Amino acid sequence: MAGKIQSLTEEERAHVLPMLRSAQWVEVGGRDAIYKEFVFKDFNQAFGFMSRVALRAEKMDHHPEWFNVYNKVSSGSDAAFMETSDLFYRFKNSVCNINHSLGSLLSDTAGFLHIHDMYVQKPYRFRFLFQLIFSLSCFFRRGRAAQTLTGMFSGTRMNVCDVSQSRRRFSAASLFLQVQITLSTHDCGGLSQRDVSLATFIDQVSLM
Ligand SMILES: C[C@H](O)[C@H](O)[C@H]1CNC2=NC(N)=NC(=O)C2=N1
Repeated sequence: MAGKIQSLTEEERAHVLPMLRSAQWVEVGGRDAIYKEFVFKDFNQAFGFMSRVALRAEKMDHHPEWFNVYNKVSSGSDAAFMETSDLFYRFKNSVCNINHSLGSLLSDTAGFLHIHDMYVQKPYRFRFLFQLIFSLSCFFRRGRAAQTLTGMFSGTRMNVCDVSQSRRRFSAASLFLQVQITLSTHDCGGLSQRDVSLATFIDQVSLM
């Protein structure tokens, strides 16, 4: 069995951290880890990226902390983020539901029938719509207005207040189609050379 994994030494840190920072990796507050967000055009790209990283991670026996709902991945440790992700997931589903139920009523020429495809493939068309809805949802922290607003789109129950109560600011656009990754080595309780290697690999495949 391989020896215990060593944390980066001070000299190694002084060498690799500036490199990682210049590649937009940031140090996580409160723990010895690095974090980076990636934005992809669509689900296929995000998932292709994740697959490539997953294969390498398994080979290295070194696994990123990430969390994925449909078309985005985040570090799973952030409960508030997960609530937000969940909200997005349900919002996406409810848009699909509307699309689906209107599908039998409306003619295909309306362009409305493809709202789901547009959501996935042309996310920026909806960027402002999402921002508007979620900004308003946050604004009406506890009120029924937020539920009514999102309920308009909803075939499912959407508990906007859960997210509002987390008292976190969030932006729909900034979460959309992202892959968010945290790297740290649990076995040594901090950053090791493995994180540096995996970060380098991740940066390479994110450009493919
Ligand atoms: C037993 C197994 O080798 C260890 O748990 C590996 C698996 N993957 C890992 N991944 C990460 N990120 N840190 C670790 O310390 C780690 N350890």
